[in-house]
Amino acid sequence: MIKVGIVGGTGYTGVELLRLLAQHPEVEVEAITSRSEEGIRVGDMYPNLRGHYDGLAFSAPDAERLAACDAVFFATPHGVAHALAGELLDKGTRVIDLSADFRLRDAAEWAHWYGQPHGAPALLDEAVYGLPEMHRERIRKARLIAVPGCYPTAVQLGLLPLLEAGLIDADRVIADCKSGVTGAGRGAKVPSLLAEASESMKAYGAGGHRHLPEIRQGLGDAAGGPVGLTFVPHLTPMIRGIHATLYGRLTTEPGDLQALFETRFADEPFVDVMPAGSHPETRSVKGANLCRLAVHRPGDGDTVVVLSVIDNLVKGASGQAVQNLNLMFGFDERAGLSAPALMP
Ligand SMILES: NC(=O)C1=CN([C@@H]2O[C@H](COP(=O)(O)OP(=O)(O)OC[C@H]3O[C@@H](n4cnc5c(N)ncnc54)[C@H](OP(=O)(O)O)[C@@H]3O)[C@@H](O)[C@H]2O)C=CC1
Ligand SMILES: CC(=O)N[C@@H](CCC(=O)OP(=O)(O)O)C(=O)O
Repeated sequence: MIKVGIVGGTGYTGVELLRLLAQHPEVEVEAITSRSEEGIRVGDMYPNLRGHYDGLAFSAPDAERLAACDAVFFATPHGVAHALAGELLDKGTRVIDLSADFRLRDAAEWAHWYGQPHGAPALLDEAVYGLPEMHRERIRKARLIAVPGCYPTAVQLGLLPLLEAGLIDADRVIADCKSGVTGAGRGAKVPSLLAEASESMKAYGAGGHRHLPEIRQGLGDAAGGPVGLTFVPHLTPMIRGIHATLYGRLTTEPGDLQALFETRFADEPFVDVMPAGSHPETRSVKGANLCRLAVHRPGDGDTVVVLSVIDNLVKGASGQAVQNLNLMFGFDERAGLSAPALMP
């Protein structure tokens, strides 16, 4: 058994960590923080968790208490992990950060996109980007994990086989993405109100979203050089889910694309390549740590279309964070993550 802490336990990704870890055979949640709900018991705030965390109450983010844990998850806004990660690592506690604090390798680029100076540039060299399908061996040895963002997870998994094989024009890749409203966090915001977000759909960040440099960095690693990406996110009237429609222009005769995808992900426990001709739905991954993919080549022309769906809170955040924990501590990679999706 290891002891873990969660900083930011009252947000959507924090409570999703609690839900997943409740079934984890190797993990005990030792500390869960909230500045607004200090002293409140977990089961009193979240009735779905009654009976699972008896005796565990939210406490202030206290470095001493967190440092007594083997690993600490940060499910907090950007900048919070910058302030605490170094101290925890110095005391031997491993850090799994769900925010974007350590995702970009370049501190100046991070400062540009996040509108504040990078708070811990000295840690960037050792941070490992926590996409197991690309960096599994490095994750096993890491002390500090930057869990990928939700859009970046869906987009990178869908494009990896094509870029690794050099089959598409890396200068012109398009990612047209849709997200449910939990992607915006639990804090009250006007665009997330029922009256604003239901029965409507809108694009945002079309001129440049902070996930653009993160996705470009990851796709560049897969392609072995710079990737030109157009990325447009949309807010859709669903609670959970990301749907990414990805377009690439074939530069060579690709052979059997279905076989390419099936082979690339054959050993991946959390990527499901659907049968040829499929159109995966977000509801088929709701609650599951899973990315479902389908690859199409319309009219046998020079465009390849990949459809990629995840649950933003699971494979897009908390599930992927637990998958990283499992790798770092040598547990079964599926521990705590084997439940199927909630919907057909
Ligand atoms: N929602 C999603 O789909 C995804 C989110 N992420 C990332 O994960 C992180 C958490 O997201 P999400 O759960 O949606 O966010 P929420 O806004 O729902 O929750 C944020 C949590 O952080 C705590 N918090 C806020 N400020 C501080 C602070 N200064 N110090 C300590 N704790 C703080 C809050 O609790 P309190 O104020 O009580 O302390 C709350 O528990 C973010 O960085 C987000 O970008 C990544 C992928 C997907
Ligand atoms: C719908 C919505 O607002 N989504 C968020 C991204 C989701 C997310 O949490 O990404 P990070 O982990 O990088 O913060 C957004 O577009 O800012």
